[in-house]
Amino acid sequence: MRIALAQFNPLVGDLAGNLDLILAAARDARARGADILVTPELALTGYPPEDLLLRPAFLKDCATAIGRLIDEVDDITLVVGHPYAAGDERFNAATVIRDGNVLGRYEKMLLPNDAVFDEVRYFTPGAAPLVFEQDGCRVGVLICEDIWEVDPAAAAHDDGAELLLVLNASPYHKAKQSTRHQVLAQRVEETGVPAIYVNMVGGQDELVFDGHSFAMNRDCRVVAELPAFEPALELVEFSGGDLLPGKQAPAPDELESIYRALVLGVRDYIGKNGFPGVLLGLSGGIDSGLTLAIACDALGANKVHAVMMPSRYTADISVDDSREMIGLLGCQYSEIEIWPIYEAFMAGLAPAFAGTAPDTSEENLQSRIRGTLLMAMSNKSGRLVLTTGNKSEMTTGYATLYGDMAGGYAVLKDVAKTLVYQLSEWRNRSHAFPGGAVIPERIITRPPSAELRPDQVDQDSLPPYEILDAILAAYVEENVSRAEIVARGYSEADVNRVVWLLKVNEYKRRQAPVGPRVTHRAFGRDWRMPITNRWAS
Ligand SMILES: Nc1ncnc2c1ncn2[C@@H]1O[C@H](COP(=O)(O)OP(=O)(O)OC[C@H]2O[C@@H]([n+]3cccc(C(=O)O)c3)[C@H](O)[C@@H]2O)[C@@H](O)[C@H]1O
Ligand SMILES: Nc1ncnc2c1ncn2[C@@H]1O[C@H](COP(=O)(O)OP(=O)(O)OP(=O)(O)O)[C@@H](O)[C@H]1O
Ligand SMILES: NC(=O)CC[C@H](N)C(=O)O
Repeated sequence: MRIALAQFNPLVGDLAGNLDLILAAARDARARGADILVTPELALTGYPPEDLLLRPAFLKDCATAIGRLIDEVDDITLVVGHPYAAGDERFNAATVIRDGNVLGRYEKMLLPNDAVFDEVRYFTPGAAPLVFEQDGCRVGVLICEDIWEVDPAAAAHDDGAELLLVLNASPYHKAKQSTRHQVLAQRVEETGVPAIYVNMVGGQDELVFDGHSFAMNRDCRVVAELPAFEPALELVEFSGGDLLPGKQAPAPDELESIYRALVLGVRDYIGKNGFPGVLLGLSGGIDSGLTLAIACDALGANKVHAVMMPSRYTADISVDDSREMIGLLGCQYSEIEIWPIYEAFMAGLAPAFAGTAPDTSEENLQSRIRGTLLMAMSNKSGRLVLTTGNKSEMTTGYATLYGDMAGGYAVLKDVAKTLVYQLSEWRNRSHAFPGGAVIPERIITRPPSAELRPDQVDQDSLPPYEILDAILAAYVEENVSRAEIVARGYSEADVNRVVWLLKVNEYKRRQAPVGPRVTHRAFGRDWRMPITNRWAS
């Protein structure tokens, strides 16, 4: 018996387009001799459909689309993920379809409601396993979170399952694939039954799905694995009660995975929302340099327009390095002097600012002029503005509202500054993308500076990035307390300062654009802190 694993890239809410993807996968799988085709979780709607699920008309359209699959798919058993409504209840379901018949419908038993998930808001948990028969073999169906605990797989096994098919919408974060292997291995070990894991591909707002579907045999060995971050369809053979070795796509290392997640996030946000391209402010610094490289890798240089906007504080090397980078990447490039605009603003503000000393008000104005210029160019061209702020800056509020925070998609929002350096170095030595070392060396080696006043460097006002990022990883990603971080060897003053900055800048994060999640905990769906708040420990 041959099972096709179809990891495709659905678009949330595009029922007609997703239906076409499923039908195309069915044709392809059948032509290649598959007996069963397995799709990702909620393949029909994309994941997560969020409050679309609360709209009766959406659920009706889903039911109509499933009806079409029942009518049109033949000569193969299709296991397809979709929402199913019955009265006032909704289920996260998988229906097994063969030659015009429904062989069964499984309803997901375990609904994740932590991290980025809130399925309890939408779905009723299922109560029974589903095992169907194919070519004399009993096949159990499970959906994503079901395998993260013992019971659903055990229930399928008790019902006689000899093989488990798991439909997933499992978003990427660092090291996620090894966690998935471990989790599924536990279920395989407990039940003694091999399993097939099919995951979605693609960017959806802040989530990035990495595909990376796999088959695990009864010895808990991964005997076939599909590529990460790209659509694919592969067959795996079940024979003699076990899964046989199949194709193994090379697994990317951690830096490559993160970089490719960012590329896919940009490509799908821009593509799925129909933008003709992007704009960004290029400063000669590393954040905008890395963002530019990612944008060109995601979209092609012809869809990317970088704008250098020097002021009187901009060093010559910032302009030189920006030009050099453009020469390497070949994207569209403009230079706009902002000083005359700044002086016009300052003339207008002269009465209001009379008798005050220069401070961040004047610095932020420069940032806001750049944001205004980029947004004007966005309005004119239809291109989306990418923001360049990294996670360390998002943590500390080191960014200007309506200035460098103005834009539609924050590419490095979940990438701490130390990781910005590692990714830039990785990109320069990698052969995974064209162009070789596209980020000029001096952009990586010079000390970061906002260039908003003479001789400014970031580290004047922040703890060193190694320390800042370690505290941020512990406090935000590991949920560790201030006292515990101090016990790990960090100075109380640094810990207090970072946690204080994090707390008082919640309002900024609430106004920031979405950006791709690559860590265990990003500033997005999984970070819902009150803005008005007295507690920080
Ligand atoms: N709780 C709250 N709820 C809602 N709004 C609140 C607020 N608290 C302040 N605000 C508002 O926010 C304003 C302060 O925010 P904002 O105007 O952004 O200004 P602010 O945070 O004071 O300054 C921007 C910071 O970013 C740094 N910066 C600027 C530009 C570039 C870079 C870089 O790294 O490239 C860094 C700069 O050095 C400075 O430390 C207040 O004036 C007030 O209007
Ligand atoms: N001279 C400039 N020309 C164009 N854009 C700029 C310029 N200066 C700043 N920006 C934009 O504002 C963002 C934040 O700027 P800034 O240089 O102050 O901070 P940074 O965190 O050091 O970022 P970078 O490493 O990109 O310089 C930049 O990434 C860039 O998008
Ligand atoms: N869609 C799901 O049920 C995903 C939950 C699961 N824990 C994961 O992240 O892979």
